[in-house]
Amino acid sequence: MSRALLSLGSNLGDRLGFLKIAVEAVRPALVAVSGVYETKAWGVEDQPDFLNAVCLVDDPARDHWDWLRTGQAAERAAGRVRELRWGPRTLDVDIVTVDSVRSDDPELLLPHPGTPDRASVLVPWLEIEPGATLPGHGPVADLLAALPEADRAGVRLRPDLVLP
Ligand SMILES: Nc1ncnc2c1ncn2[C@@H]1O[C@H](COP(=O)(O)OP(=O)(O)OP(=O)(O)O)[C@@H](O)[C@H]1O
Ligand SMILES: Nc1nc2c(c(=O)[nH]1)N=C(CO)CN2
Repeated sequence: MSRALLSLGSNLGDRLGFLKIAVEAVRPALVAVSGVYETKAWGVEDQPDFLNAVCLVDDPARDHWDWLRTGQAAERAAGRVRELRWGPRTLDVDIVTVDSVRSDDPELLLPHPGTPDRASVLVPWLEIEPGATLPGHGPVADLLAALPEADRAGVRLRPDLVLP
């Protein structure tokens, strides 16, 4: 059993098309995919808005390293433009959680340490798993409620954009 939550982000070029590349890469294992959200950039704020989504995947044959490799392959397929830490990119796939695995290996930190602070991950996650908990941190709904209102307001559903 290996159930993972993946966060997808893009703010360069064909943003929706790049998110679709990521979803296609996990299609056989796909359990659920969130709506697509237009989000204000965090980290480096002077850059275009992102499209963000999350997907829940399950594949008993894959471990957490396999999910990292799958995400990186999708990033390469999307051209992997990424020049600056937290800067603009065609596609970013973060492994948010894999079951209750904890890892402090810098190549694969689990759960992803940025998660509690990122409304761009927490909002779509709650959409597909309203009762979700982040291992070591508690209910996702509580993490989201603890963020500044401006962070939550910066994450807007785009009903006109859909990931198949
Ligand atoms: N949970 C994780 N998911 C994806 N990559 C991870 C994870 N933990 C560590 N990494 C490592 O992070 C590196 C990629 O970092 P990247 O440049 O995408 O960071 P970033 O997306 O700018 O920032 P952040 O990781 O805070 O979202 C890769 O070398 C990868 O091995
Ligand atoms: N809103 C938002 N901001 C970001 C994002 C992202 O996915 N969404 N990813 C980044 C690079 O890791 C930097 N900033």
